Amino acid sequence: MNIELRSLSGRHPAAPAAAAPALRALDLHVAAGEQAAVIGPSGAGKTTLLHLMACALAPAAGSIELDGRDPWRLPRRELQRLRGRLFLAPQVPPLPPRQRVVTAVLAGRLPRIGLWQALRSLFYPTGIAQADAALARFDMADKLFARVDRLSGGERQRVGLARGLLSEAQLLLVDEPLSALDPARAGQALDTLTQWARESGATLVATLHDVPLALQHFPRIIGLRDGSLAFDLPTAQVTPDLLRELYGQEPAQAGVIDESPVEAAPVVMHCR
Ligand SMILES: Nc1ncnc2c1ncn2[C@@H]1O[C@H](COP(=O)(O)OP(=O)(O)OP(=O)(O)O)[C@@H](O)[C@H]1O
Repeated sequence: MNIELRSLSGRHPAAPAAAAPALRALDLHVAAGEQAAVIGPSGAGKTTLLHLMACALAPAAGSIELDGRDPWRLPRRELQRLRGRLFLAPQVPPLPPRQRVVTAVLAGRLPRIGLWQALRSLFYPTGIAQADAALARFDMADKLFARVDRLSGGERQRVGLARGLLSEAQLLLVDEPLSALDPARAGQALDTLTQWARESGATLVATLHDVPLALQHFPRIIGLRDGSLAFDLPTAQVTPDLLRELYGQEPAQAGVIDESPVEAAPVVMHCR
């Protein structure tokens, strides 16, 4: 799916209508099938950008087009159909606590199956093999029938991502998918997402706090700061200076900003 943002401004989904826009006058083009990581300090507007791209949030000003159509000018039914062609994986996946993992993953198909099939699948789940395969790609196949509320935060995040694979969306928007994952799992999750997007021809936009992982897995890096575009470059052109400027005086982001060795704090041991 092709994304075109023109002078786009928007407020955070939880912000009051009178609040100043978190994202201001953004111009951005993402071609169908492209993969881009959005990085930047906390509060830069990354989540807001993803919600705008997902048509979950109406722009405060400017316009957005997905495959050449402005979602906010479409009839309601058309807008719903368009939303069914994209998938937004939020930072904390909304998983009902008592649900089984298999049901949670299969829910990824809901936007593209009819109401009758959706209701039927609650009692007679179909596509279990598909759910199993998606979970296996995140090393989670052994949790197929586990209850969601018995999973760790990182496992829940991976269930949310596996759900995204089942959506067969043409635009996958992933908001900080690695916050609860250890480094090995985080790398594996990004390998899986980028590979899946390549296989299916879907556009992939992910917000990431882990800058080294973003540089390693994505060919294009979009830097946001204070609601504006700081840079939008092929990964090879993103320099340590640009990253330092992006993150300013904030604490080192995943080891990229401050390369000087950290002095270890003295360890005080109390023996009884
Ligand atoms: N719950 C909220 N209510 C009101 N305004 C908010 C809320 N959360 C964020 N904002 C505003 O929206 C701005 C952008 O927030 P957003 O979550 O889009 O940034 P972000 O780059 O995704 O941050 P993070 O990396 O911390 O998730 C913030 O700077 C803040 O001004």
